[in-house]
Amino acid sequence: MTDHRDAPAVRDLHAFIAGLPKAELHVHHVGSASPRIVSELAARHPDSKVPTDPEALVDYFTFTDFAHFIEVYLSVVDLIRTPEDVRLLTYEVARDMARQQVRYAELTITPFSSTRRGIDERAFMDAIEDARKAAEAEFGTVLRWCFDIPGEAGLESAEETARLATDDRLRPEGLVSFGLGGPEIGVPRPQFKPYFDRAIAAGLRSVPHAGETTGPETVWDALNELRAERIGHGTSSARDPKLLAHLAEHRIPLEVCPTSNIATRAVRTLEEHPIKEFTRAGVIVTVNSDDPPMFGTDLNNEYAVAARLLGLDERGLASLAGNGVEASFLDDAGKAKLVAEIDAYTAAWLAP
Ligand SMILES: Nc1ncnc2c1ncn2[C@@H]1O[C@H](CCC(=O)c2cccc(C(=O)O)c2)[C@@H](O)[C@H]1O
Ligand SMILES: [Zn+2]
Repeated sequence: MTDHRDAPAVRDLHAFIAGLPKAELHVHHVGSASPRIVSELAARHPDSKVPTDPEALVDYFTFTDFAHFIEVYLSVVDLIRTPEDVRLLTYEVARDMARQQVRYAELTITPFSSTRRGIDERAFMDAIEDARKAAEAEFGTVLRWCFDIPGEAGLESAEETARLATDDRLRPEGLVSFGLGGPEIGVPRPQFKPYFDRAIAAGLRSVPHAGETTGPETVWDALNELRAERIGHGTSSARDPKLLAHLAEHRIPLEVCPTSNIATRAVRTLEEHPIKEFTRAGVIVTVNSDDPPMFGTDLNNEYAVAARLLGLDERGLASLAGNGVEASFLDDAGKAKLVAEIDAYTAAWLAP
């Protein structure tokens, strides 16, 4: 394979991506902690096995399989112990997003993991909301929340997540959606139907992970049982032409995270990633970063990867960014404003 990394046209594309206004729809709260934040938290909590040296973190964040990834992920979750840890993490994640011209992000948060570790639920909600408001005022990045069930933690975690997401006294203003994450093997989606029903009845949108580490039947379950409006990953959909046709016809976007799929070894190589099959089948593809520092990536790099795999130029990249906006849970005025910003940026870039 030819390495195009240093070709001038590719460098230009990187510069274009760096300035392109973007929406991010699939990114985890704890999984977005930068090496600086992870080492700061690890130093605060010296009993943890997470390295404090950012260079050692690169090794620590090299995964043998998906189960190993979740084990490491939970060791970082263990570093978040106080409402101030939650606030700092959230605020710093927004700062990193703003640097990449992310204007709007739906951040997946697992409140169960924090409340079960003893963080007071009211203090937790206040911490994320305080950080959201500060980030919007200071960085101009709009954050919204997706509360997800860590499925492997069982129905107790589903009950707790549904309660935190639907109790009017607790539910944070920024909450827009309800998700389901963690391992899929041995964690069938249909058992979570009652919790998704409650969340949907309370006005939340359904965005479970599905088809990341199991087959297309999991994506069907997410659609039919959990009434998914977008699918987190959905990678294995490529193995089922009927499913691809269904996703395309019903305009159910996939939240594709290419580098994540390689890092967790869900897909062997980028060249084997089915992103191209999705676009060929007419499925709406959005590109996202999942757990960027843990996977040695960021959203800009994911756009560069997508450009390479899909053969996109600047207009193609602008259209990909547009997909992220259209598939988001922003209101119509918010979508129109961000799309106009993407169009204006692209026109100015391409002007002679
Ligand atoms: N690529 C990903 N694909 C899927 N999920 C991903 C991905 N990246 C990050 N996550 C996050 O991992 C969490 C998993 C947490 C989990 O399994 C668990 C099990 C038992 C106990 C506890 C606990 O907290 O005590 C937690 C998910 O909720 C999700 O938000
Ligand atoms: Zn994810």
